[in-house]
Amino acid sequence: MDKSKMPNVSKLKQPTTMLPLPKVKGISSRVLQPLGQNKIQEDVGHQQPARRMLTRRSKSVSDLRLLSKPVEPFFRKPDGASTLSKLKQLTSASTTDLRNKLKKPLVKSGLKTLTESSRVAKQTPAAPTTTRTGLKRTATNTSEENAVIKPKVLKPAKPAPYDYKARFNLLNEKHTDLVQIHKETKQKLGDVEKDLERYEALKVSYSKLDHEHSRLLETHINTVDKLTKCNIDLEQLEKEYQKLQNEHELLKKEDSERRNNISLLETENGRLNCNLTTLNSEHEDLQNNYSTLKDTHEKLFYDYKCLCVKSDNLEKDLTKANDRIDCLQGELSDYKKSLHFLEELRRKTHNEIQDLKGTIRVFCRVRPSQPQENDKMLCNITYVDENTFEIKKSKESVNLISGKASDLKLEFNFDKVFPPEASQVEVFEELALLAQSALDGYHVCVFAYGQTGSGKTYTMQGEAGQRCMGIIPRTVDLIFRAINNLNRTGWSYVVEVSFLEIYNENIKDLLDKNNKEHLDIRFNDGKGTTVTNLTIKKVESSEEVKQLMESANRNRAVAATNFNEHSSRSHAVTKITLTGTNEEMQVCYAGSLSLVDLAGSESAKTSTSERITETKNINKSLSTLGTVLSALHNKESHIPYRNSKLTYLLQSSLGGNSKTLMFVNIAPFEECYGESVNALRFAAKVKEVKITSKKNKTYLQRELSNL
Ligand SMILES: Nc1ncnc2c1ncn2[C@@H]1O[C@H](COP(=O)(O)OP(=O)(O)OP(=O)(O)O)[C@@H](O)[C@H]1O
Repeated sequence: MDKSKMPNVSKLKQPTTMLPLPKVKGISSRVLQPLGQNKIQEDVGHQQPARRMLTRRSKSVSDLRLLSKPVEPFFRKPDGASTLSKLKQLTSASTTDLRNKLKKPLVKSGLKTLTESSRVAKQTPAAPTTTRTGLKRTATNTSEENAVIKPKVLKPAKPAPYDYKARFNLLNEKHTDLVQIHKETKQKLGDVEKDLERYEALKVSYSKLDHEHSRLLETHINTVDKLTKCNIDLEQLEKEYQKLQNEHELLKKEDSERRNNISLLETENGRLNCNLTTLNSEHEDLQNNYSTLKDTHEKLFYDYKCLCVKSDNLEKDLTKANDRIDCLQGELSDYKKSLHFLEELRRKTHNEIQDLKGTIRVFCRVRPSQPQENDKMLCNITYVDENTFEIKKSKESVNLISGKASDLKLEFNFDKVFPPEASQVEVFEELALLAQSALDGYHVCVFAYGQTGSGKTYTMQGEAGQRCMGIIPRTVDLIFRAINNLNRTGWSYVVEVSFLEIYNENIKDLLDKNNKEHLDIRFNDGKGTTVTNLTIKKVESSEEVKQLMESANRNRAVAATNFNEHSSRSHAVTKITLTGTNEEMQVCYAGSLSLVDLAGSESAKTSTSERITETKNINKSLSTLGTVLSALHNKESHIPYRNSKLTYLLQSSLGGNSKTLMFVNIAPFEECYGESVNALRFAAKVKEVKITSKKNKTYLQRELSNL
C-alpha cells in the first residue's frame, strides 16, 4: 500500500464533542445568531461590514459544500492512535521475542505453545485494518517497531560440551524463563484480545456515527440552503431597513424641526400670553374708558344739540356781524386814509416846527472839568437861560495877565445851551425830533464843532455804558424803534450805513481795512452826493450798526500812529440813509442822517510847525463850511461847496432840503477861552443862517388827491 496516499491523522481537524459549523463567509451574524452559533459569529468576523459579506455570498455557498465531504471519526484522536500503536508494539515485541527464543534449542513442548501463541500474535496485529479511505496496513512491516521492543539478553558462559549437568541446568533455567515469559505473553495476549473486542465495538459505533454524520450533513446542507434564502430575504430586509432608516432620519429631522417649532411656539405662546394679559388689562381699562367716554359722549351729544341750537342762533348773529364787519371795514379804510392824512399832517407840522426852530440850529454844550483837570483854571460862565449864556475871563486870570480887572463879558445865544451837568439823554432829546425828520424824508446833518478836547467825540459817539452813549448810537436805536412802529402801519424801510474820515483832504473808507480803493466825491442832482468805492452796508438792526461803528473806530485807530492826535485832526463822517416805502399809499421817502465829528478847531498860531499843514487843511474846511452856510443864508448864486472835501461831501445835507444841527462844544477852562470864543463866534454866525428846506417825497404811482 502507498503510504503517501494514506490520510495524515494528525493533520485532521481535532473533533470536539459537538461538530462546529464551518466558517461561512458572507452570512450575516444576525442570521446565524438565532441558530445559537455564537462561535461562528466570532469566526465570521464581526468587524466585516454586512454589505461586504453579502457580496461574497456565492463563495460562502461553495464553502458550505465542503461540509458534505466525510469528516474523520471522532475516535481517531491521538488517544485512539496511541492505543492502536501500543497494541501493535505489544504484538510485534512478543512475536520477535518468541522468534528469538525459538532460534535456540528449547524444550519441544514449550516450543509448540510458543509457535501457536506467535501465530495468534501474528494473526491479530497483522489483520488488515480498513480506514474510511479504504487503505490497508499491517503492524509487522516496520523494522523500527521491532527494534524498539527487542529485550536485552545476557549471554551466560557456555559450559563445556561434556558437562551435561551444567548444560542441563542452563537449559532448565532457560525453560523456567520461557515458562515465565509464556505466562506474561499469554496474559498480554488476553489484554490484546480484550482491546480487539473493544475495537470491534468501537468500529460498530463509528459506523453508526458516520451514518448519523451523513444524515446531519444533509440536514446541514438543507439548513445552508435555507440560510441562503434567508440571506436573500435579509438583503431585502436590509434594503428595507436602510429605507426605513432613511425614513427614520427624515422623521427624526422633521421631529427635531417640529420640536424646535414647538419650543418657538411655546416661547411665542408665552409672549402672547403676556401680551394677552396686558391686552386684557388694557381691554379692561379701555372698557372703563369706553363707558366713561360713552357717558361723556351722551353728555356731549346733549351739549352738541344745545350748541346746534346756539349755532343756528350764532349763524344768524354771524351774518349780522359780517354785515357789520363790512361796514366797519369800509369805516376802517376811511380811518386808514384819515390816519395817513393825519400822519402826513403830523410830519408836515413836525417839520414846520423844525423849520420854525431853524433849518440850521446850533446847540452849545459846555463840558465838565474832569477830576484830573482840577488844577486848571475855569472861565466864568453864566447860564442865563436855556438858550443864552455869558462867558468872561475869571478875575484872577485877568489880574495875573494885565494887573487890571476886566468886565469883558461875552453873551451868546443859541437854540439850546447845555451846561456841564447836562446828560447825554437830555442832549439827545432835542436831536430825536431831527432823527424823526430823517425818517420823514429829510436830509439831516449833525456836526460837532469845537477845539480839541472840548467834548465833540463824547457828544457824538459817547463812551462805554448806557448812560454815556452818544448821539450816534442813540439815533440808531431811535431809528430802528421808529421803523418797527412804522412797519405796523404799512411802511417798510431800507437802512444803509457808511463810515469815512477826511484827513488832510483825503477820504478814507473806515469799513475797508486795507483801504486800497481810491475814494472820490461825486455830485449828482438826482442822487445827491456820493462817494466812489465807498463801502455802504445794508443793516437790519441797531446792533449791526454798532458793530460796524466799532469796526470803523478800530480801522481808524490802526491807521494812526497816535489815535488821539489823529482823531483830533480828522473829520469823521457817519452816514445813515433811510428809504421808506408805503405800498398801500404808494409813497416813498428818502432821507439821510450825516453825523460828523469835526477835527479840532484850533487856530494856526497854537499849532506846532509839524501840524501846520494839518491845521491849514482843517481850518480851510471849517472856514469853507462857514462860507457855504453864509452863501446859503444870503441865497447866493454860487455856493462854494467844492472848496473843501467836507463841504462837498455835505452838499446835499447842507443846502436845499436839509436840516442841520451844529453842536459847538466848549471846554470850560481859562486856557481855552480864546478858542472857545472863536468857536462860539463861528457858531453864532452859523445860527444866523436861514435855509428853506423841502422833503424828498415821491409818489410811487398816483398822487394822493386827498392830501
Ligand atoms: N459832557 C461831558 N461829560 C463828561 N466828560 C466829558 C464830556 N465831554 C467831554 N468829556 C471828556 O472830555 C475829554 C475830551 O473829550 P473828547 O475826546 O470828546 O473831546 P474831542 O473834542 O472829541 O477831542 P478831539 O478833537 O481830540 O477828538 C474826554 O475824556 C471826555 O471823556
